[in-house]
Amino acid sequence: MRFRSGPLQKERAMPIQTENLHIAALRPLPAPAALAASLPRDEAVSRTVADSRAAIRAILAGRDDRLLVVAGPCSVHDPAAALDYAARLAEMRHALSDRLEIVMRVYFEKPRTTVGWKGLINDPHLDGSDRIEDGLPLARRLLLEINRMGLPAATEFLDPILPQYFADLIAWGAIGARTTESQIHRQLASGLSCPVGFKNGTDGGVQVALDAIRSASRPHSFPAITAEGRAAIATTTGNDACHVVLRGGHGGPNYGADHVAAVAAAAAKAGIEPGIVIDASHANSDKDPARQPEVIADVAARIRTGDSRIRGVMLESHLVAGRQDLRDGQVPVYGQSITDGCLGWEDSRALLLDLAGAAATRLRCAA
Ligand SMILES: O=C[C@H](O)[C@H](O)COP(=O)(O)O
Ligand SMILES: C=C(OP(=O)(O)O)C(=O)O
Repeated sequence: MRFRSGPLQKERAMPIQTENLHIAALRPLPAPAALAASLPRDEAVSRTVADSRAAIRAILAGRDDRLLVVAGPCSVHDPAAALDYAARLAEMRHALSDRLEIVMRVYFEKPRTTVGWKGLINDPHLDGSDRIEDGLPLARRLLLEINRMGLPAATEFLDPILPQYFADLIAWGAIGARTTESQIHRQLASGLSCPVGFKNGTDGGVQVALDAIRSASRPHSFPAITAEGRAAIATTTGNDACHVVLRGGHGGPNYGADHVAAVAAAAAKAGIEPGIVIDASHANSDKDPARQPEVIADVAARIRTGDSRIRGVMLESHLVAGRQDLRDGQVPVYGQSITDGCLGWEDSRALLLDLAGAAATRLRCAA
């Protein structure tokens, strides 16, 4: 068949673009190995990471009767304030180390319900310029400094490529409520070197976390990048240190004794270690930081009676209580969260002491 000449034929002769219709730019990132070479891990840092991972594994498996405590800001937006907080937390870690394994929440990646600031790696200048190339070295430098204080770090893994840049500095990882059901994140967890907590879903469903643990404990093969920054197929061995983190859901909190018993029973039925971490924040405190002490008081009371299923707790805590909004890239209050509200330092300190007391009582019960 012959085409008619005219405008239609001209249109057909043009190549039809089907790719990059919504891509505004692609900027190269340095390879993970290049970043690690410019910001290397020394032996002391490696020791802090490795020792804490081993301690957390032992706590989760019930071989160490201490309590894991993951405490720190909802997100890091100011490295100076994070280091100020870290210095205080490091002191508490050393003072309470016979009862608590304290790890700092150093969260750089924020999963948003719709849109919002995505964290220090994505937008380190807090102004929407999204200079990930600046955020990665900032994050790695901060993790090195925190580990150098002898304080191990915990983070949420959100992007599947970024762990290559800093996962060597992380003692405990979380997969968040919005991504626990994602196969990509389960695969990622199967290859991470640290213990990983899977949050229950935002709707409160715990089954997705149990399914995630089963999935992440198995080997997977999936696309990834190498340390040299090349596309590759990663084949993992599976991660045997995954566990549930209860964070409440749309129906309300799930830190109570009945919930914990039900989750432990479901885990046992699925052949999963029943060690549970309770997040005092998020839907367990209806996102009101002032309610975290209520949650911790309840959980600590149960730990005092010897409840060994609760192996860890998480607190959202910063230097200054509450939260603030970013104003034109400016942060009005030093040491206050720009994402979810946090407890202030003095209240956080009091909770750490209470948890240490509860863990000591449980240790005596077990002896
Ligand atoms: O912990 C952080 C937040 O709860 C999470 O990132 C969702 O935040 P958003 O609902 O404000 O987007
Ligand atoms: C986003 C977080 O939690 P969740 O996934 O439970 O909402 C968080 O801990 O920062």
